[in-house]
Amino acid sequence: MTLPIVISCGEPAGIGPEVAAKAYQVLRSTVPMAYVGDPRHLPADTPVVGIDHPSEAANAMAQGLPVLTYGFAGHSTPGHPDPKDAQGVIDVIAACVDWVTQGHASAICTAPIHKKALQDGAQFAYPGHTEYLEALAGNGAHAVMMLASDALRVVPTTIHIPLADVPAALTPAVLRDTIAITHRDLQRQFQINAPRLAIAGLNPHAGEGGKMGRQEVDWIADLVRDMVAEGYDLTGPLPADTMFHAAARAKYDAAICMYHDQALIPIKTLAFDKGVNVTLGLPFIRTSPDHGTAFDIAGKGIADETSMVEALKLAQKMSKT
Ligand SMILES: NC(=O)c1ccc[n+]([C@@H]2O[C@H](COP(=O)([O-])OP(=O)(O)OC[C@H]3O[C@@H](n4cnc5c(N)ncnc54)[C@H](O)[C@@H]3O)[C@@H](O)[C@H]2O)c1
Ligand SMILES: N[C@H](C(=O)O)[C@H](O)COP(=O)(O)O
Repeated sequence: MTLPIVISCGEPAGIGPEVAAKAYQVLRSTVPMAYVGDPRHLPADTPVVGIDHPSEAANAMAQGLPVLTYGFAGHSTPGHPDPKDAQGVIDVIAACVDWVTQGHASAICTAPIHKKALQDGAQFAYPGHTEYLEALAGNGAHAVMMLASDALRVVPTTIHIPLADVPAALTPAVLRDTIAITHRDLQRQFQINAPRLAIAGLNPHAGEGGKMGRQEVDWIADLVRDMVAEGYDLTGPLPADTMFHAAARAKYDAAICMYHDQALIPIKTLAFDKGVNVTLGLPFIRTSPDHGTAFDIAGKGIADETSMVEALKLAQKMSKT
C-alpha cells in the first residue's frame, strides 16, 4: 500500500487551501496525498473525493483531491479568520501527527497557520508549528527549524521569540543540540555524508573581537572548536552579513544562524517561491511551504503554489530514504 502525505489545512482564511488544491493538480499522478480539513475551504472548482482513511488516498488521486473531512465550527472568509475556526486548525495538525505516527501516512505537510489568530481564538500555547510538533512528538524531542532550497539551507537556533530575548535563549547547550541535530539529519534525511556547517555570529562582524558583543569570544568560538575536535565540519563564528553571497554559500551545506530573521531573510530573498520549511529532530517527517497565510491575496486565486509543490516533493523524497 502506498502511504499518502497528509496535508493539514492550516488557516482557512489564508491561501493554504488554495495552494493545496493547486499542488494536487500539479502532483496528482506522482505524489499521493490527503487533505485534512473542511472541504468548504477549498476553491469551489476543486475536484474533491471524500475518504475515511488515508489508506484510500492513493487510489482516489486520479478522481480528485482526497479529503479526510474535519468539519469546522466557524465561517472564516478570505483574509478574515473566524475565532471559532482556531481550535479546528490546531486539532487538524494533531490529527495529522496521529496518522503519521500510527503509520498510516508517510509524512505531514502543513499549510500555513496564522499564529495570532490561533492564540486569539483558541489560546494556542505555541508560537508556531515547530514548537507544537515538538510537544506532540514528546520524548524530549528537540525540533529544529530548517528552511531549504537549491540555493541555500538555513537553520535558526532560536525561533519565534522577541529579538530582545535572543541573547538569553541562545545558550551553548541549545546551539550544540542544534548543530548536532542538523548534522545528523542532513546525513540521514538529505544523504549528505559529511555535512559542512557554517556557524553565524550573533553580533555585527561576529563581535569584532569582543568590541561589538561578547558571545563570540566568550563561548561560541570555543563551542565550535570543541565540536570540530569531535569530528564536526564547522566554520565560524562568521560575520552574518558576508556569509550568504554565492561564493560563501558554496562552502557549506547549511548555515546555522542565531535568530529567526538572520536565517530567514537570506533564504526568502533568494528563493521565496521555492523554499521549503522542514522540521528536523522529529520522529516523523514534516515539511511546509515557506510562506504564510497571505491574507492580502486570499480568495483571489492568484497564490503561487510552487513552494507547496516543493514541500510535497521533498516530503515524498525524504519518506523514501
Ligand atoms: N508555515 C507557516 O505556518 C507560516 C509560515 C510563514 C508565516 N506564517 C504566518 O503567516 C502570517 C502572515 O505572514 P506574513 O505576512 O509575514 O508572510 P506571508 O508569507 O503570508 O506574506 C508575505 C507576502 O508574500 C505574499 N505571498 C506569500 N505567499 C505567497 C504565494 N504563495 N503566492 C503569492 N504571493 C505570496 C503575500 O501576498 C504577502 O504580500 C503570519 O501569522 C505568520 O506568522 C505561517
Ligand atoms: N518561521 C517560519 C517562517 O517565517 O517561514 C514560519 O513562521 C513557520 O514556522 P512554523 O513552521 O513553526 O509554523
